[in-house]
Amino acid sequence: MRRLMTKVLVSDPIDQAGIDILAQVAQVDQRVGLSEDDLKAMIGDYDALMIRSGTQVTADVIKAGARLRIIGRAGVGVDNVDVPTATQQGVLVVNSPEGNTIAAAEQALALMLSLSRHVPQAHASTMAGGWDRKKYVGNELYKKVLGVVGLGKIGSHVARVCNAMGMEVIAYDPFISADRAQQMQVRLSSLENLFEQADYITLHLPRTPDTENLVNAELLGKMKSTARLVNCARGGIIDESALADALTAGVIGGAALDVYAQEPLATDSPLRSVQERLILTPHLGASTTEAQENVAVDVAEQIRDVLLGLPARSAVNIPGLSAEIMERLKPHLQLAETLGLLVSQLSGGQLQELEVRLQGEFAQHPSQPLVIAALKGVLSSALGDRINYVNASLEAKGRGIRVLEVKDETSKDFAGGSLQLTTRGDQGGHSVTGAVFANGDLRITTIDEFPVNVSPSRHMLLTRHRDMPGIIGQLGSVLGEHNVNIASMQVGRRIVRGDAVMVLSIDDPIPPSLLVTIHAINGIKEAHPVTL
Ligand SMILES: NC(=O)C1=CN([C@@H]2O[C@H](COP(=O)(O)OP(=O)(O)OC[C@H]3O[C@@H](n4cnc5c(N)ncnc54)[C@H](O)[C@@H]3O)[C@@H](O)[C@H]2O)C=CC1
Ligand SMILES: O=C(O)C(=O)COP(=O)(O)O
Repeated sequence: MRRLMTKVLVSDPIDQAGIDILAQVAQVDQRVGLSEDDLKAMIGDYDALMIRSGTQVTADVIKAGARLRIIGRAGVGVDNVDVPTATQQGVLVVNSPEGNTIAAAEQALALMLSLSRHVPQAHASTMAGGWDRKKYVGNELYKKVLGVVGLGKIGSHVARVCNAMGMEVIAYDPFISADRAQQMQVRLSSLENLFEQADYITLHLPRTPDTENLVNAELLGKMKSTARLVNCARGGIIDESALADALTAGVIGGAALDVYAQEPLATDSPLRSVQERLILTPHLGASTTEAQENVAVDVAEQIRDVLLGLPARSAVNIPGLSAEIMERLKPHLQLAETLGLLVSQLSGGQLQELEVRLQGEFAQHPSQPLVIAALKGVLSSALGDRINYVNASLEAKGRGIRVLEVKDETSKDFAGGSLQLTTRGDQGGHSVTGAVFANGDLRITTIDEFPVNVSPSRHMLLTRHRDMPGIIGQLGSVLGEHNVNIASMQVGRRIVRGDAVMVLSIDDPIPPSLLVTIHAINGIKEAHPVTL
């Protein structure tokens, strides 16, 4: 029997506030500690998956998720999710980009201070009956140089606090401008310089193929022998064996890690045998009550909204399509999708190119969402429900469809501007234009070179014919004979008795046998049934 209930699987510990939100729209099953095989076996029954860093969402898991629509990461890093596969499968990935910023920054600060004052070691020694005040003499952060690698949300907060503590802050981040850094009272530096000059180094960048083992033996060798390294970002950015060696050999002054290449940290990791100057915490950066409530609510709200058919505010795999843009451009996106559906049904054969032309005021809207919507429309006549905003660009690319984007602000055809889609393929091309009126109504305004003024409707018939007496009547009677009711009809032509288009809105789809009869009418050159 078909299951009607929407189901969400929560496979990591999530704050109850998030579970309560999900429960408003779905059955919520909490199953922490599943193996990949368990997850693969279960996921086919779920519409959404909510995780933290403890669940590996592999390509196989995503492919087994036949009903899966959204993966919600209650936190920042999505390196435990195979995002390219999710995109390919049309599964939305959302996260909480800001919910745990402060928690992670404060964990880095706690580790810097703990390293400087040997807090964990002094505590252990005191608990064991000792009173060693000499061994645990520390250092001050005041007037020291802090090197921040990755000056994003967390890195900037650490920089701000450390500035206030009287540190000199330098940073390496290839994607931050010198102006922005200056506003934060931070001097940009090269990575090598930063490792040479800093007394404290803190990492706040994502793990990507580019940043894997970025901090290797060579870079560690550039650090001052007193300098200390903190990593609350991601494991795998530091080469752990090289770090263990550098600590043991006294190449660097100390290190504190919250994250590891493999989690949980292996019992035989070389890090576990480093005796001195190393502090390890078990990925606690986001583990504050405040952060856990923030990320759980943020992500659960997004899952709930997406399950209700609404946009998500922090989608990782649909760039440029925030909830705010989706809301503001709703009719424009609808127009782009409708025109895409229309033009793809006019164009037979192999599609090679889609030109998206934003004219007049349309050119002032962000083009990327409109292009994605147009592609979704174009591809959905072939791929149906499988195509969505997540995978439309990727599917077009995979099919070798070239996308051209043109902005023409000078066009003055409609007050709100217009959008034109043109296809080119092995059987020639077609073009349609449309506009959004002030009341939000959509209008098709040209079909190929012919001006029309038609509201899109579910079933339509478009013909290309010779403008001559009697042809409209003949078509009308053929449709009537087959019990197809015409709701409206319009003809567009450029010259009298030349070529013309006819657009019929009809109440029912055209059966294939009727199409043959329509093609046989004298003067009809093309007839295209369209479903929008
Ligand atoms: N330990 C924990 O529990 C937590 C860890 N994190 C991790 O912290 C890291 C930073 O998070 P946010 O600040 O929120 O991210 P963000 O996206 O705001 O900042 C990351 C910064 O890294 C920079 N970056 C990228 N590649 C770089 C490279 N090759 N070299 C230098 N900089 C580079 C980016 O330009 C960006 O400014 C992420 O890896 C995230 O997963 C986040 C929260 C909690
Ligand atoms: O948000 C992040 O990137 C984190 O690393 C936090 O991980 P967690 O949710 O605590 O497993």
